Amino acid sequence: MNASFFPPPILPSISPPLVATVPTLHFGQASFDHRGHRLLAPTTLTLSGCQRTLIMGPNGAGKSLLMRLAHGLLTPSSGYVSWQEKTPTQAMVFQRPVLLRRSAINNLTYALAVSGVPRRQRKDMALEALEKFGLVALAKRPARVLSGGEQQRLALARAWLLNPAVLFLDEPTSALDPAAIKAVEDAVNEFHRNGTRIIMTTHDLHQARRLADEVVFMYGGQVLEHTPAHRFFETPASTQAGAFLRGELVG
Ligand SMILES: Nc1ncnc2c1ncn2[C@@H]1O[C@H](COP(=O)(O)OP(=O)(O)OP(=O)(O)O)[C@@H](O)[C@H]1O
Repeated sequence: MNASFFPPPILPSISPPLVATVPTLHFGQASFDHRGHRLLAPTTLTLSGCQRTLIMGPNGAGKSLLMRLAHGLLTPSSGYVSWQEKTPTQAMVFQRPVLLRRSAINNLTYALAVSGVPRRQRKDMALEALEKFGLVALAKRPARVLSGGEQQRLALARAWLLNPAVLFLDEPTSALDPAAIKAVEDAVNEFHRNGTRIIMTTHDLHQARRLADEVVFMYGGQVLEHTPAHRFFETPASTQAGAFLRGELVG
């Protein structure tokens, strides 16, 4: 990645309005099966408050499944997943960003068009977001030739324009170098400061320590812990989490 493209300090003056309410998400005995295999055991979980929730666990633990159920991309096989009041605005950023075969700026103007923003406002809003995420110089470049870190920032810029009440991120930094990881973490914190609730998976313990307000720890398709981050890292309740933190737990 070209260092000159890293985002400048994020400017509060161009932030969209703060998200007004903090949504609460309930899992009520929600399970997920696929072809006769139970992939997520019945799970009861409440995610509330404007927190940064990090979902952790070894490979195959069910972290992505939990996120996809939370975001509504999957429907539980039994039980329910529902928001306490009306479903909030949401965006999701994947490990490999899903970008259109268009320029960087047109990926943003297209997202604005889909969400009903009048044509005359789209270009300025898109440019503002590109500037915020350090991508102005790449505005006309095809999105799919951008580096991994640049693509991830473009995905975050697109999410920013949607001003989501909840932002889901599925291992957004697992393929990035340290500087690109920092840019993504700075962006996540900026979303959070702006009132967006964060729900994110990661394998990176250091990243989780930097970002998490609370941790959901999964193992073998079950949620074993849902706890404030400091407690999880200092005194994990389950033997599996202890082993995971010591680097001794495999999926
Ligand atoms: N669409 C699917 N069809 C069949 N099996 C699936 C599907 N999605 C996930 N699984 C299986 O469910 C289990 C949990 O997968 P999931 O992707 O949620 O794990 P994860 O904790 O996110 O793992 P990783 O850290 O490796 O990304 C795995 O055994 C996986 O093979």
